[in-house]
Amino acid sequence: MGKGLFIVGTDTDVGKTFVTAGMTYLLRKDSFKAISFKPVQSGGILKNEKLVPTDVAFVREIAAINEEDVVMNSYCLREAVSPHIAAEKENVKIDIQKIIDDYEKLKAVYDYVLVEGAGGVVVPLIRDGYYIYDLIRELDIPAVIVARAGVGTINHTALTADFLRRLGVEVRGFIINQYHGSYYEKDNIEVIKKITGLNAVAIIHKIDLKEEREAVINVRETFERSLTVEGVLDLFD
Ligand SMILES: Nc1ncnc2c1ncn2[C@@H]1O[C@H](COP(=O)(O)OP(=O)(O)OP(=O)(O)O)[C@@H](O)[C@H]1O
Ligand SMILES: C[C@H](N)[C@H](N)CCCCCC(=O)O
Ligand SMILES: [Mg+2]
Repeated sequence: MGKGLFIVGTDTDVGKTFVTAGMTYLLRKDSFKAISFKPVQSGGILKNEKLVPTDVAFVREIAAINEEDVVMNSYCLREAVSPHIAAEKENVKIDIQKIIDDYEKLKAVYDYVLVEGAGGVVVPLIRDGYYIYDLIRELDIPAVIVARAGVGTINHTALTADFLRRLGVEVRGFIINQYHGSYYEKDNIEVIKKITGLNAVAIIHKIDLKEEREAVINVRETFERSLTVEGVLDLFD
């Protein structure tokens, strides 16, 4: 049976997918059996009348995942809003048991499963009923926090770490993303370490993704420079 790791964001758009893709790439490059799982995607894109989970598509491209029959997403919703309301609008009933079953199937085949949330940790999957943090607890896996580098990140990261710990989730560290190297970004990292007692697992620079042809190479090289495969393996149970 494989091991899991939950990729938690301090917010939406912080770079959970980016980091999931980079870490999955590093593991697979060294021949580890790794896969990502996005339980609920809101903001899927219509392609040939089919809804495509864009986060899964990004990870597949960066990590060169060619397996066709693997289920890496349980629910894909059209609206780019909180999953609970996207599901309500689109008349989709989110069945948590299906998510758990999909995860277990991945764990039966792969040694490392990277699970990406949606937005931050207190995001409802079901109105008044079930949140991202409930899923982390139910899967019973450790978490790593992906945080922005810039202004605002101290508060978001400290709150996320504290919230998870109070729920009994083991937080293995934080990853700073979209780093430019400014004096206050450097200081943010030190302050977060001090407040939370967590390790800065990696610092990922903001890179240029405009050149589509080179984007994949740029993402891969960034992770090769920023994180070792041993560093990724250490995050799992
Ligand atoms: N280090 C980086 N350099 C350049 N672009 C980045 C970097 N990290 C993320 N991005 C870009 O920022 C945007 C948001 O990142 P991403 O999609 O990974 O966020 P997310 O946390 O997964 O959001 P969601 O909550 O929607 O799943 C994307 O367009 C992504 O390509
Ligand atoms: C649409 C977006 N990119 C994510 N998929 C969902 C983010 C939900 C955030 C909800 C909230 O915290 O208010
Ligand atoms: Mg994402």
